[in-house]
Amino acid sequence: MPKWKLVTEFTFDSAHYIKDYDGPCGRMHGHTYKVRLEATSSTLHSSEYCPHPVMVADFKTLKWAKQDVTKGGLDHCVLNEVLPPEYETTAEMIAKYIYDQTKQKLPAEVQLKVRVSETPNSWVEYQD
Ligand SMILES: Nc1nc2c(c(=O)[nH]1)N=C([C@H](O)[C@H](O)COP(=O)(O)OP(=O)(O)OP(=O)(O)O)CN2
Ligand SMILES: [Zn+2]
Repeated sequence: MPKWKLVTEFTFDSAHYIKDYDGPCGRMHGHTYKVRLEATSSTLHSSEYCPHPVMVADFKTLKWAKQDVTKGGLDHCVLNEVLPPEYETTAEMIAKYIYDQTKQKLPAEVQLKVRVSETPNSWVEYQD
C-alpha cells in the first residue's frame, strides 16, 4: 500500500541528572537534545490548525516538545522535574515520553518513530 513518511527534526535545551548514576551523569548537567520524528501513514488527515485532510500529521503538532516548558514543551527545564516519575531521564525514556505524548496528539493509524540524541555521537530510537 502506498504511504507517506514525514520526517521532522528539532532541538531543545534542558538540564537533567540520572538518579543514582555513579559518575558525572548523576550530577545536574545539560544537553542540547536533538529529536527526530518519523510519522508514517497511508492516509492524510486534518490537524488542530488545518481543517482539510492534507497531512500525515502537522509539523507544528509533532514539534510540541521544542516549545518552552511554560508553554507545554521541554525547552529550558529540569527534565527530572517535568517528566512523570515513571520516566527516568535517560535518552531511552525521554524518547518514550516524547513518543507517548506525541501519539496522543495523532490519529491512531499514524505510525511513529522517535530518535533522541544527547550528543552528536549517541542516540536512541523508540517505536512500537
Ligand atoms: N544508554 C544510555 N547511557 C547513558 C545515558 C543515556 O541516556 N542512555 N546518559 C548518560 C548521561 O546523560 C551523559 O550526559 C551522556 O553520557 P556520554 O554520552 O558519555 O556523554 P559525553 O558528553 O561524556 O560523551 P563523549 O562522547 O564521551 O564525550 C550516560 N549514559
Ligand atoms: Zn546527560
